[in-house]
Amino acid sequence: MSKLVFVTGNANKLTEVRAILSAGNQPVEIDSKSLDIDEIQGSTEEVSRAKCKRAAELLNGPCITEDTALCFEALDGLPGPYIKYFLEKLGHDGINKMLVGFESKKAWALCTFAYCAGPTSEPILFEGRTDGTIVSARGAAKFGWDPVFEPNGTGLTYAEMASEQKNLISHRYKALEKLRVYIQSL
Ligand SMILES: O=P(O)(O)OP(=O)(O)OP(=O)(O)OC[C@H]1O[C@@H](n2cnc3c(O)ncnc32)[C@H](O)[C@@H]1O
Ligand SMILES: [Mg+2]
Repeated sequence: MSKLVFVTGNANKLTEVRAILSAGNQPVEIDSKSLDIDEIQGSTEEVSRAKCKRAAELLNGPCITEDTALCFEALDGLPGPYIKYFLEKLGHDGINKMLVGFESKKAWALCTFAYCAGPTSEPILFEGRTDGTIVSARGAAKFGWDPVFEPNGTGLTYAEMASEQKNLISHRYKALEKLRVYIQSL
């Protein structure tokens, strides 16, 4: 199969996806297209499907897209796919303050990859989830909410981990493993 085109406006995602897919004995190569596609409101599945379909229409060919949600147990899964806007407005401290007054600081990171074979095809989704806790920011603020998310059982935030460690347990890694199996079956 020829190279997969990953449509994203987020350089950090692209770096992680390349690192994860180049590991292992059957590497998958990625081309990228930096397009920031409008995102609809809805469930993570609806947001992912609409974005990937739009990307396949714009490219007039096959592509993958990815959506990352950060879901708080106390808020019944919100902010979910809207975490980007909460993070932009509130910052790491504000994300923590959202949970003041709630006992549970539990959260999960949910990654949804979508593959669409072309403009007239329906996207197929691949999900990965990593559970953890929202904590005060620790580690370098290089990528999104990494400093405030501590995956269970690690004692470290994503931002405190070496990229190799994050890439072995992350929501993105788990979703990509499913996508990799699918792609290699094509
Ligand atoms: O063009 P796309 O691929 O949509 O890129 P985006 O930056 O808009 O990404 P999303 O719509 O999926 O929004 C997810 C938000 O979560 C952030 N994010 C995504 N993956 C992350 C990760 O592994 N660690 C920390 N923050 C992450 C990201 O920077 C956004 O603020
Ligand atoms: Mg986006």
